[in-house]
Amino acid sequence: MSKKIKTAKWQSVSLDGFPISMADNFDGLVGLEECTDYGTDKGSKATKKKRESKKRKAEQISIPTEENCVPNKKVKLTNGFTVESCGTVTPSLTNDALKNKKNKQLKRNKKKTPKSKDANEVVKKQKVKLGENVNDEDSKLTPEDMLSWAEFKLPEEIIKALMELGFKQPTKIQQMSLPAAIHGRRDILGAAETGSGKTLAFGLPILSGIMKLKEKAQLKNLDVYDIPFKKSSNKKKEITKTKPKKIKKGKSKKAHVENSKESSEDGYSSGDEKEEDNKENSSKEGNGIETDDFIEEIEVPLRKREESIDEGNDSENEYIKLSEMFDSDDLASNESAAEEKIDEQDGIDTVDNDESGVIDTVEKDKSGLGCVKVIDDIEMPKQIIVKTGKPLYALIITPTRELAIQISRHLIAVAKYTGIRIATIVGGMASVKQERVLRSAPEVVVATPGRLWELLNQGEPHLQQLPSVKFLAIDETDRMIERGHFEELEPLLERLNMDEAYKNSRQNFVFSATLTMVHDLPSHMKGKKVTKRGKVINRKIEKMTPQQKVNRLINMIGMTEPKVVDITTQNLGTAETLTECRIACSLDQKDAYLFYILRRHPGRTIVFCNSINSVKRLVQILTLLKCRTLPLHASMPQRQRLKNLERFRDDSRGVLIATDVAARGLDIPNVDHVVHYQVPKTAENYVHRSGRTARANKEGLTILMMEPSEAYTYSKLCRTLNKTTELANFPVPTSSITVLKEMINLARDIEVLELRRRRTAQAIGWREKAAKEMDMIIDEDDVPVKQADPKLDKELNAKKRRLETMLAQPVFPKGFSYKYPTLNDTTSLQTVSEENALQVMKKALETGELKKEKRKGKNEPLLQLEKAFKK
Ligand SMILES: Nc1ncnc2c1ncn2[C@@H]1O[C@H](COP(=O)(O)OP(=O)(O)OP(=O)(O)O)[C@@H](O)[C@H]1O
Repeated sequence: MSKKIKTAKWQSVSLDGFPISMADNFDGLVGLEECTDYGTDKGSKATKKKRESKKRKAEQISIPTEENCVPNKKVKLTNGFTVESCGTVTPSLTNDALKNKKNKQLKRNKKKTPKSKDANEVVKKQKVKLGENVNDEDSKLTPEDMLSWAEFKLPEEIIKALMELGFKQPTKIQQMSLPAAIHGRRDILGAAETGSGKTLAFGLPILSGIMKLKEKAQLKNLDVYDIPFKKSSNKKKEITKTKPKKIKKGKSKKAHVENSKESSEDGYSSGDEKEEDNKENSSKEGNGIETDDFIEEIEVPLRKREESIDEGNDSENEYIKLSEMFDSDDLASNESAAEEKIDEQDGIDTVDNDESGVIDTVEKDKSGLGCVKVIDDIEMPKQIIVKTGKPLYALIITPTRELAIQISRHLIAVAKYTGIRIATIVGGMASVKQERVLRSAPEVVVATPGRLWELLNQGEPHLQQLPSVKFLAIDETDRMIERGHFEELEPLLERLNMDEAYKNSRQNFVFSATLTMVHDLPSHMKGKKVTKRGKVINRKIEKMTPQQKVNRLINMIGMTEPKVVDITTQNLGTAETLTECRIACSLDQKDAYLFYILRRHPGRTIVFCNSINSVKRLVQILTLLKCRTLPLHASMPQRQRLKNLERFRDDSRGVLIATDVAARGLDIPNVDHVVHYQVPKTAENYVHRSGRTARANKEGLTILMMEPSEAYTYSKLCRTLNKTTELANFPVPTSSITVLKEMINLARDIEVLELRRRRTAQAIGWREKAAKEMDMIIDEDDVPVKQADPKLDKELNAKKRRLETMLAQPVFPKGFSYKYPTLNDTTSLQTVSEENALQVMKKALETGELKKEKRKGKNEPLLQLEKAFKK
């Protein structure tokens, strides 16, 4: 790894709060960083002096503390790496900078505010929470604990960071995808339940891959742009047919050597890649190639290549436009197109840029900086891949801004000792800052499509290297290719895939919990259709299979024979540790039931709504009812969105009321309950919303609230999720609902009266303002204006007082007992004051087991619901 990169000076950029759980080291700071010095400035004596004094200061600050020490042990892993812990771990400057900033901030805060008990408590609290989440049980892991990671041959810098994070072993999805991604360097299409660690399933191969590429480029003085990285099992098949030609390493940038690695034939995960790996190693030994020398592993079937050039020409005509693919209903043709595309890629030389019209314009000087050579007598392609000499290695695209920031932060924590810089490019924040971050040439960019496209089109230099990225990850891919979102992704994909050679040497990662989820066709698409002219058409459209959906994705993104790792089969994307239930009530009662959950079972809760208006309304009412509510929706300013997420993270009884903008990917620690205030429109949304709780093997509860008009959507949802029985009822005593409903009604009244008062005040204000601006004296009789109504004020105050009194009284007195409405057994009256919602539900499930058994397999209630709805 380049020392230059390690020693580059990075300065953190605060994002004003961020919710996620990773990295206790940052204490709430988000790692948008900018490089302040990467060695290009030779500098005057004065600046050198300045720099030296800064360096001295930094050294003083990085005096070892409890926090940056790891146990004094040295363990040799089976992969040959030594996981070494020294007395002091020297974190990269990236993190030093963050720590310095944090220290400064703390000092400043101390000066500003006198020591208050509360403030101290908040600091303490935050530390505990972040620590808890990162490293719950074994707060300090030792190198011996990390042996489960050995088979992946991750660089020791990464292992060290994982150890500090308390990640003792890979999660299932990581276990199953890392071998193919790291050793096989294959494209990965991964589906696993929510909160199962998918981010690192693509993050680790990307980070370790970048380190390897950098090392190789430095060792052999190669141009990183031209180092082919990806292997493909397709090519391997060709190799067996045509004898490969081995080219001596180190002589040429275009190193062509055989690859004898066997990979899984069907592309589906067997979960065991060890054999694959052993074969790889033994064949390498046989050929006398260094084990770590992956440049030479890239195979190029030379004889086949000549044919493939012609094929390449033909294939241009066959190239299916992304938009066409998306809109096409002809799944069969898409499928064959996928196959054609894969065939088409067979034998294409991923090394030789010249064939594809890309001009190798960068020459490296000794300092490693590139300069551009203009070549006149060459036919220019439409778009030139600009090489700046400081490559952009990886692009990660996510559907939401919060998710992009979270992924960045997750990766920053893992890349702590690697010197790899990660930038976040999202909308809703000053693009000037982001451009400045990009000028420092980060190796990884995590972005939302909109802002990325904007900066790309503005000609931002670092992003012009986009087509040559070695790694592309698209998180929550199924969401990204939905209508309405794909429009943003499509031009980006076209740009990324504009050069066939680069495209083929890029490793792609596509992940989501609902990647392989498929739906029933809507009834209007089934059976016969009568046209306007009375012609009867027999529709032959059939429900898409998971395999067809996967093939579509492969085509869209331009993947080469990806390894498909789908471990969602049993729970269809929801975690095994998730307890699901529902509350069926009338529309009028919904608010009271929600208030019951929040008041009776306080805990960190996310309430999902289907619209921004519902969010706003609930926030107003629940705030009046003294719930600690925080809104989150797309029309809020980005700053506020992040602030609210941070507040929510820090409040163990916080209630986040959100639209589906918070449904995907957000990793907020210890969310106790997820409430679907309205039945989600799609099964995917249900899975992702519910996935905000029960993460990383923790338990969680999801409650779906439904009123009669939602019965049809609910039954459809249950079908898509292959539920054989209805969701069980969450036990709510009807007696308490009566009291709570009274409070809700009071809150609603107050809300209406407040609104009326605000409007009156606004009207008066407007009249006075207009008169002032026009410099006019308005006769009171001329314009009839609503006056402040003393009656209204009186009524409002009375209602407020009444509500205050009601709220002050215990709604559920100690020792409060009730009968679960779902149970017939009158002996089951019990005290539940000490139980949390999850325990209550579990108990109800145990007791209601018999009832459940009766219904099993028949799904009758669902059918009845559906029938009732249709009538
Ligand atoms: N190997 C590991 N050991 C322990 N915890 C881990 C490991 N890998 C990831 N985690 C933790 O698991 C949690 C969930 O990870 P992540 O956000 O990647 O899940 P996900 O599968 O992407 O979820 P979603 O589908 O909701 O986006 C995070 O808090 C992360 O820090």
